[in-house]
Amino acid sequence: MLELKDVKVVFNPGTVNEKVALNHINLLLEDGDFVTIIGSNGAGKSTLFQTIAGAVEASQGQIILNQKDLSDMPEYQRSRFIGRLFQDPLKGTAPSMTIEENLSLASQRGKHFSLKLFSHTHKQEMKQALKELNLGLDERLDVKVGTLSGGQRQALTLLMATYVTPQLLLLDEHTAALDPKTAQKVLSISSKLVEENHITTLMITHNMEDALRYGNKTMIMKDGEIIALIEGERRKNMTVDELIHLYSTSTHDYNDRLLLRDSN
Ligand SMILES: Nc1ncnc2c1ncn2[C@@H]1O[C@H](COP(=O)(O)OP(=O)(O)OP(=O)(O)O)[C@@H](O)[C@H]1O
Repeated sequence: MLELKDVKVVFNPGTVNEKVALNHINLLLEDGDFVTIIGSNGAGKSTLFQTIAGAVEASQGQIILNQKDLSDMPEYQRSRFIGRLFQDPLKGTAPSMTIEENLSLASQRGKHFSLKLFSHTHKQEMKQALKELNLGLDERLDVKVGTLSGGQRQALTLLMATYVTPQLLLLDEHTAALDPKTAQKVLSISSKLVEENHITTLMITHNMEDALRYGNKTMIMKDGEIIALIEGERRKNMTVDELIHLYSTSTHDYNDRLLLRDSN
């Protein structure tokens, strides 16, 4: 369970550049909830992720994950149980290391790192996990990650982030830099991994179709606040046009890019 209680983030407090990026955020998620997040530029979406992950300090409030208060825990400690993916496929993997070495590191998340070679059984497990991505990576364990395409690399990053099941997964527009077809493939891999492992997940997207297609809840942010949380029957029955209408009337954001319906 993830609980945010009255979380506030202020950048440059007391200066002319003071900016309230998160304003009294309250949120309660059950285990396995998969929330898609939409919101205009500067709404506070990335700041929300940074604050949950511990990269940005909240000036007020509490973040509680599975009964543990994270508020005073540094980022590196939170990273043991919070998986993160970013827009940039270059983040999250070590390019000069092989697929096997990268996965070896991922498999030791939360433990003391070492680059010991995998046992035969472990290697088979790793191959199977790669095979399920269906990108031909299972036969390329010795290949350096820097030579992979953006989509292959993002899928591998996803596998790494979930190899040891995280308590929370934060997907920050992780398919935005990929071509539409690859983006859909990586999104469906994401959804499969999340559902199979019952991982509580937050995913930022600017694509309204994806916001409804994936996950079980959709959150709209504006000016550092959560202005709508759509779930249950209401979400199941909601069309993309209705979401676009709700989004644009509640945020007054009519930007074409944000209203993108279908990237295929
Ligand atoms: N490190 C920082 N220092 C000062 N202001 C910041 C910092 N990071 C973000 N902000 C400001 O906080 C607000 C929220 O930014 P944030 O990046 O969280 O928005 P976002 O919803 O992720 O936007 P986008 O869709 O453009 O990525 C913005 O006004 C931004 O300029």
